[in-house]
Amino acid sequence: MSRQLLLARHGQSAANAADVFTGWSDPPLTERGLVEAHTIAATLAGFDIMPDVMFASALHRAIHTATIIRDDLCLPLEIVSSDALNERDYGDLTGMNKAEIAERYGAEQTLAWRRSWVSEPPNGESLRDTAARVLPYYLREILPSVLDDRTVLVVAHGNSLRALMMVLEGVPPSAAETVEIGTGAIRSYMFEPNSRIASASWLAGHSGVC
Ligand SMILES: O=C(O)[C@@H](CO)OP(=O)(O)O
Repeated sequence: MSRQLLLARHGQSAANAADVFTGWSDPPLTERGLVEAHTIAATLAGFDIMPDVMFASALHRAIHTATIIRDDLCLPLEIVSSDALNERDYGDLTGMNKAEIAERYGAEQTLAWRRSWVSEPPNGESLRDTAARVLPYYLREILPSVLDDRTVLVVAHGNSLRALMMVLEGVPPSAAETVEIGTGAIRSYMFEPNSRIASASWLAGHSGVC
């Protein structure tokens, strides 16, 4: 019996390393990102956790991270990929350097675009918009697997996972900026049969860069 949900953020991407807004752009993992992906697998193995089901976004950095984990753990499963789990769409900010955007538009506006619940980057998604596409997918595809006594691993992105964590943990919109998940971090939830969360913990640190 398991009913465990694991949320892991992909390893560092080339855009993370260059400090640019990544969003729906599709950069590869860096060397460090590859190491972080292997480390996620090693951490899960250290806890004796073998996922039965794996989900990833449709973006390369998440699929590559998930594939490394699956292969390192020799898991005989297909990774289910969906763009519902993609990173928040950063719209016109995509590909722009974060420090330069902060200089041009001010630190406060930039922080609002990056960390508030409702602020929409120009032609992009707010965190609330991101939650509105992640949550239906979670309820329809992911939660039923967890409640079927599985260990389910979801490999996705800083903001698609933050949106999900906020809802799972009942974090109010006013506290959106307190929820962070660094590259290579793993958040674990144990569920009761009635879908209540019995416990939440970090299996690997949540304070990575970007
Ligand atoms: O650029 C992005 O897409 C995200 C994640 O890397 O960045 P931020 O932490 O600013 O939301």
